[in-house]
Amino acid sequence: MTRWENYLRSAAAVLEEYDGSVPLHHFLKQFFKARPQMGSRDRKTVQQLVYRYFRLGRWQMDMQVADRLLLATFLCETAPDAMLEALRPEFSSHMTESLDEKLAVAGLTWDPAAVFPGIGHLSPSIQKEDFTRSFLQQPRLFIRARPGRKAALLKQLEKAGVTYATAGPDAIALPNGTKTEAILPEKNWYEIQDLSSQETGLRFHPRKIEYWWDCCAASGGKSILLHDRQPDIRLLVTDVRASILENLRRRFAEAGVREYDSRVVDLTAPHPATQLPHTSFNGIILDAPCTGSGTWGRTPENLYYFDPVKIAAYAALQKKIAGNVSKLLAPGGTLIYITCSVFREENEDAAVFLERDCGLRIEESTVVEGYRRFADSMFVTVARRD
Ligand SMILES: C[S@@+](CC[C@H](N)C(=O)[O-])C[C@H]1O[C@@H](n2cnc3c(N)ncnc32)[C@H](O)[C@@H]1O
Repeated sequence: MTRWENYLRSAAAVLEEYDGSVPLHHFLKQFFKARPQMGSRDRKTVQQLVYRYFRLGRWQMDMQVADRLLLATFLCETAPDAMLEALRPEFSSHMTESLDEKLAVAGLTWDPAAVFPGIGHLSPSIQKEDFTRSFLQQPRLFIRARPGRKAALLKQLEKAGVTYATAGPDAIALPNGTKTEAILPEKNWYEIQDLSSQETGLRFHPRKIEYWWDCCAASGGKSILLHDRQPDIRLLVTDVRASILENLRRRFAEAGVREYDSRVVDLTAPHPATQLPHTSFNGIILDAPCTGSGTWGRTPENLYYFDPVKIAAYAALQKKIAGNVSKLLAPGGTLIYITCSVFREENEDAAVFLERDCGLRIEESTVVEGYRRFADSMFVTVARRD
């Protein structure tokens, strides 16, 4: 058996064992740990094959696994590929061609509905063809330069010979796999944060000494962004998970965010206000728990395993939380509702709920498109209490 056939066999073994119940990168770690005979190049090749396989979602499922792995390699890669040269020479001379030309070579027609689960649920502004084709490429790694640090960061990247691109005022795109911790040792000069996520923060307009609440804070990515826009605010962070707030404390300490209050609170419980130190906020960031469907370019196993039936449960959870927290928005205050989802029920329908059921006025509702620029796609609504 050639080494190419061996790689295909190992990738097929992963696909046979993996059932989508844990993130693929966790599964692969365990899979490789149990096979210490595989060298780092073998692991990398098998991992790439498996990720590419999932990038096709459930399109062309009738194919043999090895054929589908090779097709995925042909469609996802643009550089010459030794495995294709050996096993699919009829593909390998077309690597640099457009996707349409490659599909013609393979004799296939792209099918957005087969690639993406729940295509009928997409937010209306999303262009289905471009969106689903974007899954063939992994989104980039983005960092956000913290105030006054961009020039120094760019210098460090240049010194290390890293190819970067600036993408907006504070965003820097890096090649995937860049060892940021080694190259950029001043950890409080930047945050790892997707480009679209950074752009949701353009809607945060905190003024000095205002009360702001990041109510689903997780490890605090949005709060640090908020702090960088105006450090002199009174900040409350909450989350239902105590462990993630521990991460937040460490991350805040590293980022130099010291003035804040934190609480573990379940925002679906009745009367969450009774657990808060303050009950009227000038600004609320509701970065809601969601399907994460706008980030599946990074976790393409979801294209294969996600069941659209789950969308309704997320939408119900989001409404419950939005209904509870919006009551604590002060007159004149703004609630910024964010998801990293591309589903209408979690996005535009939630904005309608904020307006009709929570009595807020919607100032802006936007899909922050990432799929044409190697970033995640998100949704943001700015709602005001008049
Ligand atoms: C999308 S994440 C927030 C990401 C974060 N804002 C950031 O920028 O890094 C959503 C968070 O909502 C939290 N969450 C889920 N259900 C909740 C509930 N019932 N009450 C409060 N927080 C909840 C989750 O634990 C998760 O950390």
